[in-house]
Amino acid sequence: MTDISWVREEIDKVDEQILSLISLRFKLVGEVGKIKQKDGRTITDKRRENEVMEKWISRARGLGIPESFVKSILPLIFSYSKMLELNPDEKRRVVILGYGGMARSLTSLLSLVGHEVVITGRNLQRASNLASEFRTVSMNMKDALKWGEFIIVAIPPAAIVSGFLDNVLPLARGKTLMDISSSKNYVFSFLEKASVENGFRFVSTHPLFGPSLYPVGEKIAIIPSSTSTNINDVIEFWRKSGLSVIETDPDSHEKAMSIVQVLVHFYMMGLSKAIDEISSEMGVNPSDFETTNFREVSKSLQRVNYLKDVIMEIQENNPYSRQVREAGIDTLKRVNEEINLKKGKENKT
Ligand SMILES: O=C(O)C(=O)C[C@]1(C(=O)O)C=C[C@@H](O)C=C1
Repeated sequence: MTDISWVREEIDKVDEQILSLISLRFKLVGEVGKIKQKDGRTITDKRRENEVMEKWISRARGLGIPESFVKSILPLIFSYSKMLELNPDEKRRVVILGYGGMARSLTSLLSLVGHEVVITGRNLQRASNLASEFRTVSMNMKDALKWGEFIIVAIPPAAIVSGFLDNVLPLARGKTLMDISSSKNYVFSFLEKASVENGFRFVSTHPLFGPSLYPVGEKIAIIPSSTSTNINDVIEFWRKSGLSVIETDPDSHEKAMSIVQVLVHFYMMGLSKAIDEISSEMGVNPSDFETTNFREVSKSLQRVNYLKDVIMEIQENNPYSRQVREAGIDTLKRVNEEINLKKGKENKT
């Protein structure tokens, strides 16, 4: 066997240098963050990011490093750099009620930014597991609600309206309670009514991202209710926690979601089924022949199948769902006719 240990030792030395340089870059970014905060500038500067990207690509090209490598690694560096620039001047006492994927995503972000975060829920062991992952703490629901200023309800919509919160909602009096449900209408009216009855402030939110860790730079929709009053503090809270905020109202949100979620998921569910059924009818295995597009689409379809319950819930509850699905079917038929018509014309010529 040829001795590879000396090459590995060299690789280890290079890796050490890479890490020291990354650490130096992060320190410099921290300085940029302080300057930006002093000047009231936003953390994300797309123009600068494009400029840095171009510099990297041209230097990498000279060194024989593929552009695709730069394009996959630099966005990661930007997103970690931006996390280091987050520094809210006002630390909030935030309670996260729930321990699922979105609770984990928001806990990663809010604890990293420096807010005080407490995890709670019916299952204290699960709450404590999530809390320890991000070096924060868990409490039982009553203590947590008494302690917190912002209560983020990160449990499924069906659980919110099931009566599960009946004993805890009165403890939210005087506090700000936010849900993160993507299907709004019935959760929104349930929590709005509860906020009037129990004297808390209800602001609905919809994080427009999946359960990823440290979702810096992602978008969150904020939907004020009749008990929200002035929501500037809520907007500031999310903005300074690194998310980009879109303020909207329930109806506009449902309309937008009927396209962004209902229509897209509907086509994807159909596509997934059609691929399976038609392939088996024809006796072929399409993944043996996968193209770049097919691979990308398959990845998205897998995600849709994995999130089927949430997706079905949105399909069932969005008030524009039926209208949009029917329009979607009409469009598919029209596209089909257009193709047939074109083919007919070609055959004649
Ligand atoms: O130069 C800046 O403004 C930075 O904040 C640094 C940096 C970077 O990592 O290079 C990070 C975020 C911005 O969107 C642009 C660039």
